[in-house]
Amino acid sequence: MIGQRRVRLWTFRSKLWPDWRGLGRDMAGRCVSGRALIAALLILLATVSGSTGPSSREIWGASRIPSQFSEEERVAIKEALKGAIQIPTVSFSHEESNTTALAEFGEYMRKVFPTVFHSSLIRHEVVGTYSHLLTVQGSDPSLQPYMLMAHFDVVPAPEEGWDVPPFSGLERDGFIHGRGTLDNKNSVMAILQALELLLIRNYSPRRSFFIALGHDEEVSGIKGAQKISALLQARGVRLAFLVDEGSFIMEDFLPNLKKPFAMISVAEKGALDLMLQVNMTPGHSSAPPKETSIGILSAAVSRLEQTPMPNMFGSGPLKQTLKLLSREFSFPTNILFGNLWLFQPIVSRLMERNHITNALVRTTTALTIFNAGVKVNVIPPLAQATINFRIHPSQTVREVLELVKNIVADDRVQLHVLRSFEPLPVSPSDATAIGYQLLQQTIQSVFPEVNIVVPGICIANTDSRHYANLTNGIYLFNPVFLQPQGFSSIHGINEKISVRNYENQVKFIFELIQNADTYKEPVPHLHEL
Ligand SMILES: CCCCCCCC/C=C\CCCCCCCC(=O)N[C@@H](CCCCN)C(=O)O
Ligand SMILES: [Zn+2]
Ligand SMILES: [Zn+2]
Repeated sequence: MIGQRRVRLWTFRSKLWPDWRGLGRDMAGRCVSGRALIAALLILLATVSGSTGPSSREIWGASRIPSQFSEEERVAIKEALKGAIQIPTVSFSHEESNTTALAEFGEYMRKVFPTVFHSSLIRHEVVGTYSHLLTVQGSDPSLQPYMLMAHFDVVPAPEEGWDVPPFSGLERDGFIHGRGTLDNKNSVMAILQALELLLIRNYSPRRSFFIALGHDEEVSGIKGAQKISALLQARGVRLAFLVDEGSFIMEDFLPNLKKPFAMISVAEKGALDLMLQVNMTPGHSSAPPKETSIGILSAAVSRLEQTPMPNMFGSGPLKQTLKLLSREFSFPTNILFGNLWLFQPIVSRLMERNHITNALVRTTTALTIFNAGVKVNVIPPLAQATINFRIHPSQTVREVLELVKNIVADDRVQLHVLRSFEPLPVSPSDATAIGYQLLQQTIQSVFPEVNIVVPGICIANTDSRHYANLTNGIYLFNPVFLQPQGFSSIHGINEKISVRNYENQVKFIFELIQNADTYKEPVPHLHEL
């Protein structure tokens, strides 16, 4: 019966507005004609007068669908993730990826989420050959759309060191194991799974939203996310906010803080891949010169490693993070974090002590590739090293390059920029920031054991930077509990997610989508009017 009413509603709508992007405001958030208002009133009248028209829930999405899943659904939820892990969608390099697996993943999504891919509310497009864009049409065009993002390519996973084969998707001791269980097939599958479960329950959203699933995030997102972003920009889309991977519900990351806290990253570090090169005249190793290309380059990279970039603790969102966290600590940390005006020098030093918190306070320097030498008795002509810098939100690529030149201080060492991008601007996290507020509310309702939600910095990079032209509300958050060991497993070995964590991720998105429909803008105070 509800299904029949839905068909009638959509027939009615499409007759009134052949352009399905609708009334009042289109997907680009622009206002259109007043006929929309009249039409909406007509629908409302038909409903109130008890005609056979659509129910009020279908129009306004007013009543909530509880996020409770049957035993059968819970089994299907975890089995779907296991199947996704078994497809080895590896991005090896900018040039090489497992394209067979990428295509297979697209087929797999269609198979396990039939309701999503057959819904008349959803338009599905394949972009850049393997990435996917889903446009979910809401009933209220006055609400600006938002976007949920994730990626399904993974970094390589050689089998050595893993407790179970990385592409087995095996369940053991309550965990699903394998490459991509945290980064980031969990999000791809959870988003589609939540939507599938909502649609099965006859859900029809008020607020339109996009789902962007990238296939090359691990090698920069240029073929996937960047193309989706260009497509949406050409369509004039503006997003209220977007949510991507990049942060978690943190457990045991800070000494003396046992309780978990949710960190929504509102800033993302930039990056600079820099190649250092030294050329020298080759010759016989029996009569070596005083310095070789290897020696000169080694000294330069060693200087860079031994000279950390400046500590930027005072600027960026970290002060606010610690201030908000201060009440979760006992004496004396609560006093230190709560009074940064006085204790900033001490706290900034404390942050440097651990390699993860150190990454929050400065641009980091990681020596990742070193190549030199051709034969044991030949003085090497060429030595090359590649360094990966992650740029603090308060610095620029140019500033980092200048610092590098000064530290290297040797004209024989050439610097070649391979790739670079600036840090993302900081997204708002105040009471009027819809994306932040929605995430915070949803965290509080789905995870009552999490006392505190804080804005933070993402130390890695995500596809979200490609969408900075569409929104100033970029929020990085995975609704999953993470410990330092779990952090090391991302791009490392034994990546895994607990079944409970994954179920909660589905539940979170199920709730978030509904919350986005009912979100009320805060009423400004009188003095602000
Ligand atoms: C006071 C708060 C302390 C909390 C410490 C936070 C620790 C950080 C925890 C989690 C961060 C995980 C980030 C996961 C996202 C990984 C995304 C990724 O791998 N991106 C790649 C993209 C490569 C693009 C090509 N250049 C990357 O960054 O390398
Ligand atoms: Zn990722
Ligand atoms: Zn990754």
